[in-house]
Amino acid sequence: MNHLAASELILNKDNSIYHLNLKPEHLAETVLLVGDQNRVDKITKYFDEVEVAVKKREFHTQTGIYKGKRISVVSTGIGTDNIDIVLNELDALANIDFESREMKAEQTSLNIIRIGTSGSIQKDIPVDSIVVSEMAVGFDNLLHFYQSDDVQLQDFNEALEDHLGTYEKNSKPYVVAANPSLVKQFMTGQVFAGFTGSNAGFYAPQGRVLRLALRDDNMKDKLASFSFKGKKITNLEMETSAIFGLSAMLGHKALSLNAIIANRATGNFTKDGAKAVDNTIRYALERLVSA
Ligand SMILES: O=P(O)(O)O[C@H]1O[C@H](CO)[C@@H](O)[C@H]1O
Ligand SMILES: O=c1cc[nH]c(=O)[nH]1
Repeated sequence: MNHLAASELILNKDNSIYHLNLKPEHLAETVLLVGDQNRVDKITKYFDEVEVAVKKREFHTQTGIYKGKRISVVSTGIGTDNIDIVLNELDALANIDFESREMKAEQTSLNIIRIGTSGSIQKDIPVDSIVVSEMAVGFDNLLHFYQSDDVQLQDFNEALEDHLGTYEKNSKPYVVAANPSLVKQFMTGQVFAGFTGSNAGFYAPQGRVLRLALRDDNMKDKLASFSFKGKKITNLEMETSAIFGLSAMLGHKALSLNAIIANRATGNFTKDGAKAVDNTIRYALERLVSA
């Protein structure tokens, strides 16, 4: 078996994992990921008890019990670069023996569910609605550093590239799917089914212009008009593609729910972002214990 060197599996002095600062016993098998560290409390205020609360940088974790189910809530900060850290460290906590520094003989499959915020690019997905992502497309390059071809939906990749005509210096978009059993558990008539674009930034990468011009003025419209096998890209944010891709490669089940706070097609922004996020949190918790 592969013994991981001190420079690769990095543990702190107390044997916790480098960035998340967690020990294996701190982690539940169901993990809710949020971008904003202040959102962790907004979820665990609904818990019956909180047994662990650990913070390092933007990575804040609380583990507790909600209606009998043990759940960890972990903040990721913004972007798929952070998701690379969080997903690898969550997997290490579950599947690597920190004493021997080797993979455990038996692997644990985590349920990893993002509760985020996002901007819709379709007129008919209004602000304050909830999108449950069945699929995601990454414009962020992360998955291309891994042997990830098997988890990418190559027909979607090609159709999207033909449609967008990706600039040659940008990375190629990669399309990945959520876990189908989690999709089934969380999809109801109260939410929109989504195909979520994860971008490498909030401004130009999502087609926003303040003072700087875009390389491609039509990018947002081209994203909105893409249609393949009955699927349209619904919303843009900055993490879901990497969560789906890395989870699929590592054998974890992943899903992403986003509160729609902006509608980029109509120019609207929510009047009460806190309420939109709280509705999404309460919906996610209710579905989590419904199975
Ligand atoms: O609200 P969170 O979960 O951070 O999600 C969205 O908000 C951030 C940008 O404002 C990005 O992280 C984007 O994905
Ligand atoms: O438009 C939006 C809104 C929230 N988060 C994003 O990344 N984009």
